Amino acid sequence: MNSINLKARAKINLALDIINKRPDGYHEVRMIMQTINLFDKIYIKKINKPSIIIDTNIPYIPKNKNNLMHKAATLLMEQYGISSGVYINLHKVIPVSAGLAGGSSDAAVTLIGLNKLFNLNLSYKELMAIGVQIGADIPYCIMRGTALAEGIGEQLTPLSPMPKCYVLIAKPDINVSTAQVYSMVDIDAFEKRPNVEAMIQGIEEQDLTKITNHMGNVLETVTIKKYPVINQIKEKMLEKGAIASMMSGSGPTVFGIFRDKKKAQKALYDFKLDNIGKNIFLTTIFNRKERG
Ligand SMILES: C[C@@](CO)(OP(=O)(O)O)[C@H](O)COP(=O)(O)OP(=O)(O)OC[C@H]1O[C@@H](n2ccc(N)nc2=O)[C@H](O)[C@@H]1O
Ligand SMILES: Nc1ncnc2c1ncn2[C@@H]1O[C@H](COP(=O)(O)OP(=O)(O)O)[C@@H](O)[C@H]1O
Repeated sequence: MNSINLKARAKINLALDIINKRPDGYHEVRMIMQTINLFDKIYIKKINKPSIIIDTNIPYIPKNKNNLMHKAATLLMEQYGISSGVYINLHKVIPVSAGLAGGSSDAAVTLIGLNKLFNLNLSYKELMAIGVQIGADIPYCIMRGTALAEGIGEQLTPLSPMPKCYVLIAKPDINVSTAQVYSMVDIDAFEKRPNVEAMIQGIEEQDLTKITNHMGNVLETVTIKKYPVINQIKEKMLEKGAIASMMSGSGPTVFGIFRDKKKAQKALYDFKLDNIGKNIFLTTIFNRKERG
């Protein structure tokens, strides 16, 4: 095999709770993660030169060693003594700095792709150990599907697939820095925290209402305070028939969960007509059992 085509999917956080702040500045979290069928396309090809060449359709994403795919490829290739190089083409669809882990997913899929291309036969556990050195969400982006994430996000427990639903994604034209949001969090000021245990029960019982009733994201306290438009989008999602709506990760992306496909399609149409931003997508959830 000389080249490979891959999909790097986005995630949403159905629940995001912070347990405490660690001495190194990172936060201990308790999150329910869900992969969605919104994806970047990645093409990786072996080349004879010993370099990592990155090409992408988005001008403001770094192509050098600051690109998360570059970091992932460098770590893996150094650790396993791969002396040839790779050309990576990234066709980006997932909005950047959005709370959707687009960059983390690109890096995760790069590790999976290189593992195949160079016949390394590494387990997901071994790939995750490399991924976590680059970003807390990368191990989850390797596992994918419905999962409980603890620690800094890297301690993962796979859960049963979430029941079928439609996910409307709307990102206002604001860029949010994850590090900045975490640095401004006041753990003692949370008024509402998600009930992660009840959500896990809802997932096991395949009860969409129970799952959505227990959604919650403590990072909203920081990002919504700065950008009230996020709240307006949440309210609009509910007006348009979402059974629940929340900010994903550190934001600013808002997602709405719809049971009904027609309502979701109508909401997509209405959101596109409004001046919320160019990044509006209607998608579905992705389960580990699906291929690709
Ligand atoms: C908030 C979440 C929720 O899934 O997602 P995004 O909004 O980024 O998509 C994640 O916790 C983001 O994970 P990720 O984006 O991989 O974080 P990293 O690159 O490792 O860290 C960026 C910065 O965020 C802070 N950070 C990250 C994770 C964590 N558990 N505690 C933290 O305090 C640290 O200050 C770190 O310097
Ligand atoms: N392959 C990549 N795709 C997207 N962003 C990347 C990539 N490599 C590095 N970055 C940088 O990472 C930051 C945000 O990454 P992203 O994963 O989109 O954020 P979030 O986790 O909030 O969704 C941006 O500053 C971006 O320039």
